[in-house]
Amino acid sequence: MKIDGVLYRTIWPSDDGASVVIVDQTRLPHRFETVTLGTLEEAAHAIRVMQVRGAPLIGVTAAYGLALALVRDASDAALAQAIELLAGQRPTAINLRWALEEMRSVLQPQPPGDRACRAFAKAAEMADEDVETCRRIGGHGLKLIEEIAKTKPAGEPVNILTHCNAGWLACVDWGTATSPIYHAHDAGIPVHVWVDETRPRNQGAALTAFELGAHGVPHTLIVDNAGGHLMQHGKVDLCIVGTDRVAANGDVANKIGTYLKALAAHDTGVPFYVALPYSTIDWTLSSGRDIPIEERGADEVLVMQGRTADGTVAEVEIAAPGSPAANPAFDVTPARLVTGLITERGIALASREGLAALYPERRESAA
Ligand SMILES: CSC[C@@H](O)[C@@H](O)C(=O)COP(=O)(O)O
Repeated sequence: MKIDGVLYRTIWPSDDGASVVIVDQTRLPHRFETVTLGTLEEAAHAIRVMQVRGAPLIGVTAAYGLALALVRDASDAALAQAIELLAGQRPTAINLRWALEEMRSVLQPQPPGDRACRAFAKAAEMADEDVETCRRIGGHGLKLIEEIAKTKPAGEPVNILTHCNAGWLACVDWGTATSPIYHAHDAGIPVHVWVDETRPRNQGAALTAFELGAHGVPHTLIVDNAGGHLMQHGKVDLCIVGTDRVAANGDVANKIGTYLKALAAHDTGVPFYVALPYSTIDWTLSSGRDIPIEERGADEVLVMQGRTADGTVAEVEIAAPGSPAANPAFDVTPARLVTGLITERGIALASREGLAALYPERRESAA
């Protein structure tokens, strides 16, 4: 993604090779700032406070965090402890655990003296692979947008609704849900994106709107409750969202509110697609019922953050004093509400059979 004419990924190793640089997503959209992570603890902190977020990106950050840990101590015990610390930072996105288990399987057999170097190389491979995977997802999703574009009067845009940020900022580049959109826009197909603000952390308003704007994609920010109304009035042609974990039966966990969008899409006949890389499929879960849902602090609901006229970032309390708040960060959309899963291998039906057809090598191990 180009920001002010400079091509960026969301994470990259620093020039000295001993640290890693991230875009600090807690500063967006007001400031585009980078942060250097030099230790395991700094990487864990970046994941916990959501300086990096989005399922694929927290996986890649954890991989680099493990490499940073091994520079200090590459013993078997340190490897195991670092994996445990990183895996515990966020519970719902399976990519975090997937990336750490991939790292473990490569690093465990290595002599300790070789581990740090191998870990940096493997983390870099994962980052490159994420870019290619997301690019492929975009190629497959593009076909859906092309088909809808053919049905529209000339020059009229394909209206796509997305929830949260499953974009460049949630991955290393391209995004999952946004990759088909960027591909379509770059191919000259008129697209317009309805961006759910995504309370309470407003990833849609702060991040998705920011990156679509940076790429020149026409978009409109809406409150989370507007989607159903727009769908009823024929203003949404297609929904595409990302996901943090897909169970073996095609149930999908994603940012809280995704389920309500899927219900509205189902009721109004709007196709509802979920874009994901293979690393988001949890083959060990037979349904979405057992996906752990992150519970976050009440402050995120009770307090809103924004920028005042003089440019200072300020927090304001929005609730009646003393009211408690609950903050489940994700929900599960049943497979029956999902029109299809857009993956790097193609588009699958959201079902055990659909996933098994795309990933035959996992057929035996799926729960
Ligand atoms: C390609 S990212 C898919 C999901 O991770 C994304 O939609 C999402 O829900 C992110 O939640 P977040 O809490 O911001 O990490």
